[in-house]
Amino acid sequence: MSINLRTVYAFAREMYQKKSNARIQYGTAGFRGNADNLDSTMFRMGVLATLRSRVLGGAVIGVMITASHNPEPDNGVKLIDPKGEMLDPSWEVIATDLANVTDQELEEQVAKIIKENNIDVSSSSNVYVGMDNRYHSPRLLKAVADGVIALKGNVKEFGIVTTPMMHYYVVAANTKGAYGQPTEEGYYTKLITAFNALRGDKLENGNYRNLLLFDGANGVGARKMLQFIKRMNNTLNVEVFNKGDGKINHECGADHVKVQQKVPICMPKADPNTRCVSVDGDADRVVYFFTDENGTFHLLDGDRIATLFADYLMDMVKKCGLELNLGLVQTAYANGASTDYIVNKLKVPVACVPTGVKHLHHKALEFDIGVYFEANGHGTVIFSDNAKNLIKKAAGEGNINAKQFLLIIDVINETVGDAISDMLLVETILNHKGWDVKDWLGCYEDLPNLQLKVKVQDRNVITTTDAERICVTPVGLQEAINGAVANYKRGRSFVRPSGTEDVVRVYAEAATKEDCESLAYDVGILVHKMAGGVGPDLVHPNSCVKAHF
Ligand SMILES: CC(=O)N[C@H]1[C@@H](OP(=O)(O)O)O[C@H](CO)[C@@H](O)[C@@H]1O
Ligand SMILES: [Mg+2]
Repeated sequence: MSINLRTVYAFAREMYQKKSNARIQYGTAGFRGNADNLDSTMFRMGVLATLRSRVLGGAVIGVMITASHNPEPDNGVKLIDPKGEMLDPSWEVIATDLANVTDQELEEQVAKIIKENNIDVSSSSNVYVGMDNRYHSPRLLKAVADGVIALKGNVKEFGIVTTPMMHYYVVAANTKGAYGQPTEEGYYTKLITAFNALRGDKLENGNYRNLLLFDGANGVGARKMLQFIKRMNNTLNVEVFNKGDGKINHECGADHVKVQQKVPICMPKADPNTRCVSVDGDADRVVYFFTDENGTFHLLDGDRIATLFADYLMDMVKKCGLELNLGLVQTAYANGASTDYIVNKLKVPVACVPTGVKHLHHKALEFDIGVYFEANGHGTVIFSDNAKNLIKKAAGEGNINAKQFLLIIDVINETVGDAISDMLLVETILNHKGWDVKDWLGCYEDLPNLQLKVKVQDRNVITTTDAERICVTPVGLQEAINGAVANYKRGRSFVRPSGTEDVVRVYAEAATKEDCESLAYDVGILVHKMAGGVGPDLVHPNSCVKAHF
């Protein structure tokens, strides 16, 4: 097979011309932006995925078209490496360069990648492509597929899928079915079989009630949850809302619930303390919430899920009588109270890494059992081969707890954070413990916290170290933040440039809600002043002039 790179160039010139010359960057979760400008990026990522597969001996590479929790006009694309991991960082650079060259430079740039990576263009290449349910996703999927075809790769389209389903398909295919069948039914069967076996016929237990209200964010998670329900034989009683009639993520979904700390729209007024769950637009994040008898809203976020999992899995390890080390990985956004609880109460080692699942996943690989979660609800559990082998051996020797442990491993999507799989494990644990939401919330008390976004001229003037907890530049900003933090009891604050939006994020927590708000604004004002804020000056909310963010 020979490849004429002119085909690539001709395709791009005819159908996928660049519409914007603004520089784009492969960020925390690939490329994101307004869907109108993304056709050329999609085509180029099809080309890149084909080359990546060739570099890796024809292993399946995944391409997911989604903008996750972003608003409806946005879309995005990310590549999935053969083990289900995010694209290798060295290829993120290649992706950024490829996405930014002009149409005229494209052919030469592709030739350069082939040469520098010593790619045999006649070898086989396999790319899986899937998309979320945004109206522009089918158009963009076609662009990716054309990119693959331009380089004579094999492309398999999976239509509308959640991001974690896509990661599952890639791993299932690359392990030749050992991880599961790389089909939609294979995915449902693996998770549901394990969940039903773990639940048995005890659908209610202690304070646990078999009723869950599910906010699907008008995204693909809602559709897939309905498919789960059809196949589950009523083992979990789930009512789905925000099924897709409204705008994706608009006043609903996991990001809205976490950041606004509010009930999503279109959810019925439930009985007090009813368990509710919210996923994001591509169903890789999940948070729980409820409203108590006084009408107060309570959030159970990624930190809560992580601690629930870690506690339960530690117990399982002990019950099985196995020697396995378990660790928990968080980011700086984790609530300080959750970290205290993990270290002092659960006595589990905890690591802090920069934002972005690739960092968490990578660190979690260092443990036999690695639990990782971002506070926003993106996370999962991964098991080393050693852990799996020991658990399998114990199960083979008749250890009942180890048999149960194997089912737990099967209910978990180890390839990436999976809202529905995480939810099934939360439901399993709450059922086994006989807990309602209040029992769960009672484990520790969150410190009040707040996130603000500050617009600056160039967010990259902010650089950080120590897992983003310390700001290195602009010089003097960290000292100023330290000064602000020192004024508040249990105060903690840090700033970093977002990888998905053109803003600087400010995080603050403190002993009281008022202190936390004051601290966030104090730091926001410092960023605005010292890092080139745009728009009107920030003013503290307690002042008579309103703040602008
Ligand atoms: C504070 C926050 O929630 N940041 C999110 C957000 O990244 P930023 O780089 O902060 O924009 O989107 C990422 C992708 O979904 C997710 O991994 C991350 O946790
Ligand atoms: Mg997402």
